[in-house]
Amino acid sequence: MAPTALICDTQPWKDLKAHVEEIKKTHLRELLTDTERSKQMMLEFDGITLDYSRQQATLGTLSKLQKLAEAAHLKDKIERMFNGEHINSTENRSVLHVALRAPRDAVVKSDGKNVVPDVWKVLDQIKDFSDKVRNGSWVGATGKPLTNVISVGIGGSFLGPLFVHTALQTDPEASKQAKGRQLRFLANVDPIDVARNITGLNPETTLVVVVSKTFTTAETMLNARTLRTWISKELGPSAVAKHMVAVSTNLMLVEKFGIDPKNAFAFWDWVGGRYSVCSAVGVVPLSLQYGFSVVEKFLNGAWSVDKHFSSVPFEKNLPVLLGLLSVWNVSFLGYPARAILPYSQALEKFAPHIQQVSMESNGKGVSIDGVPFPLETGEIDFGEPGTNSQHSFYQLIHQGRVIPCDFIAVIKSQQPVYLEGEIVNNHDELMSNFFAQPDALAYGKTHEQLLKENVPDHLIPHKTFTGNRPSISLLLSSLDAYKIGQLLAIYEHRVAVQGFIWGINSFDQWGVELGKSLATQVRKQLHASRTKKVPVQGFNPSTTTLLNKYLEESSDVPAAPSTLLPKS
Ligand SMILES: O=P(O)(O)OC[C@H]1O[C@](O)(CO)[C@@H](O)[C@@H]1O
Repeated sequence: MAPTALICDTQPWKDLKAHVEEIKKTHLRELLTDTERSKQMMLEFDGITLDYSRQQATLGTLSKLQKLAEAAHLKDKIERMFNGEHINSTENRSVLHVALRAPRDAVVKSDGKNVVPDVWKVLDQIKDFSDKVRNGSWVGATGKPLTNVISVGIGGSFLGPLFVHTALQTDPEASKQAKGRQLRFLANVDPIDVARNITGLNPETTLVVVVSKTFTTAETMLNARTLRTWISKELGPSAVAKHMVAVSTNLMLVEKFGIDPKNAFAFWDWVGGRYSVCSAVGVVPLSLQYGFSVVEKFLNGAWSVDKHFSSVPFEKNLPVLLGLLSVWNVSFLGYPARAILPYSQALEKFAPHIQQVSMESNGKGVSIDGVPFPLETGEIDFGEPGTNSQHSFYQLIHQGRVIPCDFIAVIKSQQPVYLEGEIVNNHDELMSNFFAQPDALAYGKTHEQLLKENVPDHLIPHKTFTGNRPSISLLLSSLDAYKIGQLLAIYEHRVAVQGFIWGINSFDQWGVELGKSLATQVRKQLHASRTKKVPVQGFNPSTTTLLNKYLEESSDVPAAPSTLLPKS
């Protein structure tokens, strides 16, 4: 197939470039006086309100962005994704995480085959298993109920489930279902993470879920072997069958590891790691903790956004608008970062999850056809819940660099505070900040205003705020399982839209390979040096010096037993 033209060579891209100067002449302060514009830049969908009037954009900018979407064949690309075409071309795979949340009677095809029945077969299996564990008909090797779960996985096999778990923890319905149960996540290969996970847990009442798409990821496999040793040492090797289950696309390796494939939950190569939270990757640990019915609501929420994304015209399409505005900010206004600021402590793990979804997807240097890109793609995402974030990095976003912000909040708090029987409205306190910050960023504070306030001359430059700093506000009616699913899908699709516009492959991740293979070489060297005193060789002078220092100063640490080492 002939390579497609780079998006930056198209006329709509050039028109937007030319439009930047014009936009820069108008301060957000002025843009926000236009009531009609503000009305047009407010969107409602199924309990979610998006206000994008604080973007440095006019209605004219938006129609130019729509032209860009046409030039990038966005509609066609979205359709190809939903139709199961192999849009992940470097891995020759479909990208069908949307099928994971499709209702039983939906049809979503990959390679001509409807995959929805397969998805539901696994969901039914998970429901059955999690019901049994939760009601005590599946017990541990010593007959005790399994009330604690450690989910072992990293990256996409960790961040999404952690985000959803953290968000559900304080939801009244979900927390009722979780009573008496614990869910922990072991991700880092750092032994501290193992120690933290098993501290206070009794293996007799613990179930380990090993989550890995490939079942080869070094960190996960080492942690899984470590927990297998923990269980067998305490309860005997035969206990593994009752205390360890797996989630993977690679059932052969699951069996080789020693987990009965009957206790494995499958997913498919058309689910990317960072898009896998709606597969068994998230559904197994979350159903064990909260019950399947809560998780089903989460899936329904994601599906509601999938339907919206695939059917609603672009001018009213939430993920499309968000994606286009992100491209506008990154590629035209030159703002490479984005702060994700949920004014909800329950969403404290949302930004870490979106960091992977966004940066692993769109941090690419070449087009989908392998042509080096003359412009930078991707976005640097970071974030913290408000108001904590205000006391951390807001100084920079108010007076330092311009960082477009996503303000996210919830109308009805999961946890109203009761004091002596009365509701004390702390939520209003939180929300006051949510409403105030976007305006502070947009309007700023001028020299004249400071003069009127009798601010001494020498402090005026320090107290001036330039304003004109863009943000979006996303207001959710509540934060239950359904809404959490919606929020997830909005961001997943937004990232896809950005990638589709830039013309990159948002669904591969070759950039993570090099570091992994170098670590394998170092690992071999460390083991050889510790066990056979083989001198450090084959590394540059800097790495050699550091490795020697590390080996010398940790010579009292024994080498890991061979049962824990990867078989390579
Ligand atoms: O689920 P696996 O195969 O263990 O992979 C874990 C993670 O590693 C990566 O491949 C790279 O970090 C991610 O894309 C993936 O989510």
